[in-house]
Amino acid sequence: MIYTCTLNPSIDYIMHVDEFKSGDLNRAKQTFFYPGGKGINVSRVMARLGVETIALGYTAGFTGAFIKDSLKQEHIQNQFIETDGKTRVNVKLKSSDETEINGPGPLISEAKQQELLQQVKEMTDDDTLVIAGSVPSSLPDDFYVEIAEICQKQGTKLVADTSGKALQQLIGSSLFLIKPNHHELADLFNAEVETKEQAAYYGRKLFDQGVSHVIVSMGGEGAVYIGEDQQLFAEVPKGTVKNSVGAGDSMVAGFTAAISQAKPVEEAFRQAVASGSATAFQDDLCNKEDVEQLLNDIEISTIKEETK
Ligand SMILES: Nc1ncnc2c1ncn2[C@@H]1O[C@H](COP(=O)(O)OP(=O)(O)O)[C@@H](O)[C@H]1O
Ligand SMILES: O=P(O)(O)OC[C@H]1O[C@](O)(COP(=O)(O)O)[C@@H](O)[C@@H]1O
Repeated sequence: MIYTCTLNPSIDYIMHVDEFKSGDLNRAKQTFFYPGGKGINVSRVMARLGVETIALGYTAGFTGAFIKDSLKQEHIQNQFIETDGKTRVNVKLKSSDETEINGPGPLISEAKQQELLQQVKEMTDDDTLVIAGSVPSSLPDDFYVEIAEICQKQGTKLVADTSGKALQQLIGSSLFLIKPNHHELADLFNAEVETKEQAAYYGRKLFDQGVSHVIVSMGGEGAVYIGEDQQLFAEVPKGTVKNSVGAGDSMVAGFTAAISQAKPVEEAFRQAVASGSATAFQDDLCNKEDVEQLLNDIEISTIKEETK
């Protein structure tokens, strides 16, 4: 089974405002509510690509109930742990540019932390776990590392999509896939990552530290894949970006879904990029048909040299 874990889910409240003026009264012309948080986005995209997952993590209050209802409607199983307080609402303001405000999320008690670790301990070497998103401030900084240690011991494949300190601490753990964007990779190495060669150079360093598959996304500039004996560059398809929230999560879903269906790595990378762009080109996350339509538009080439 493939599990996704979202420690800090959210309702993503998308507001389209024509010309946003800070400090003024603005009226949105269109709004959308979506169940959000990185692992939940991965579960939603995988369901659309025909792959079953179980969503784990913490939900709380009426906002948490919205998330559970929404997943139920999309036939996605969950084993969320209910906590006190309320699941956060993250505001995504779309105007001439994109502004995001992500809330802090509820407090997670020590007992609830142990409950989640117990769920991980019950997984086997047939299972894959996707840990995605930020670690709420009430959890220890090394919570993902603790999960990684359990997974390594029992042979559970671990996919990680996180950033900052949480990502930094995970490096050195045995990981199946990580997908930093080029800014996150640059932060990780305190270096400049602007070109595909630079992305490949630093991506290779992650591979050397125990990550089997590394994807570095570079927004509209393309994406890089680093693996055992391949380093690839994909041009992203051209289109109008409507809402890039969840595009990175869609890449993780596209790749993980393809691998679970025993597709070759290059095809999995192609599906990752198609899924990311298909999401960027619409308000909600991508559908299977959108992904399939984009697959043929993606050119993949080999990156020959890794230079700094
Ligand atoms: N301008 C764009 N045109 C086409 N695809 C895009 C564009 N911006 C993002 N994407 C798609 O979304 C993916 C993830 O975007 P990126 O911004 O790199 O990651 P994240 O959302 O994790 O920050 C890209 O690899 C690409 O597939
Ligand atoms: O856990 P974090 O880092 O606050 O991020 C949560 C946010 O990330 C998202 O999962 C989107 O992530 P990406 O745009 O990076 O794919 C939103 O659904 C959610 O609001």
